[in-house]
Amino acid sequence: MSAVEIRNLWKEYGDQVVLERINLSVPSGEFCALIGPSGCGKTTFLRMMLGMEQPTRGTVTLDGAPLPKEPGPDRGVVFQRYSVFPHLTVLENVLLGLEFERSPLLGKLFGARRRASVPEANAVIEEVGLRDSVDKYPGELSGGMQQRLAIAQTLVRRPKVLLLDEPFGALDAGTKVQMYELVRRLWRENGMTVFMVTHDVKEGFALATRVLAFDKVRRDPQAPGAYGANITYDLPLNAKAERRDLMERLRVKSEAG
Ligand SMILES: Nc1ncnc2c1ncn2[C@@H]1O[C@H](COP(=O)(O)OP(=O)(O)OP(=O)(O)O)[C@@H](O)[C@H]1O
Repeated sequence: MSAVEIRNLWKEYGDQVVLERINLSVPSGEFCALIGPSGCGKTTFLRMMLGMEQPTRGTVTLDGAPLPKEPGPDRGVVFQRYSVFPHLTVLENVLLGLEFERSPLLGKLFGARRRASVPEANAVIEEVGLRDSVDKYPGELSGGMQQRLAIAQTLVRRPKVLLLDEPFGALDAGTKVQMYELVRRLWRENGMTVFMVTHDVKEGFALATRVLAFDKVRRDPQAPGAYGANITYDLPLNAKAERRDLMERLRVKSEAG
């Protein structure tokens, strides 16, 4: 379960209203793409979901409980820029995701607890297709592989809600397509609720089950910060996604048979 309910959410920085009157119900397992013009508050929205920013007004609940006021293992994030540690191997980077969860004070696991975590980390490394690179350092990986590693680092904590901020923005077209398949598969297999910010509208429509367009409905040319953005379009794509999943299953079946 990972249903998100947002009621009358506002975010202001001083005199600048960034987001206003956001109301949204997202059932568990939905894949939402967040689109909208630059500076309209998409990343701010994501940061509030993560707990890095607090709303000025309004409430957010996750499975009926108020969203914790700080980041936690129930919510994972992947940013556009690689967030992996260059001095750690693939395995060590993924283990670090678990170490911060299980030993928040030290950020390190020792002895039996560390050994017990290694198979878990290796399983996620396998899931993202980096098994052959487990002992490599990020500098020895391609951009797409580094982004796979960032996803593994987040995924190892098995978040209920996955927050993606332009996760494919720095990748070339061919790598992007591979990453689309990976993220769709991980989303389906792990049953996460996903919020993905993207500048690429086509990408949003290709991946998501629902597209949320953010924009300002009110503007005052004399006071650009007087009004914030709202969700101006909320487009469910479930029927399309179900059709595509069915086609995928049929394709796999026909290839197998
Ligand atoms: N910590 C902050 N303090 C003050 N203003 C901020 C802060 N963070 C964001 N803003 C402002 O909030 C507005 C929305 O920024 P945000 O990064 O959320 O937009 P965005 O839609 O994600 O933009 P882009 O698509 O260009 O990444 C911007 O005007 C930005 O300057």
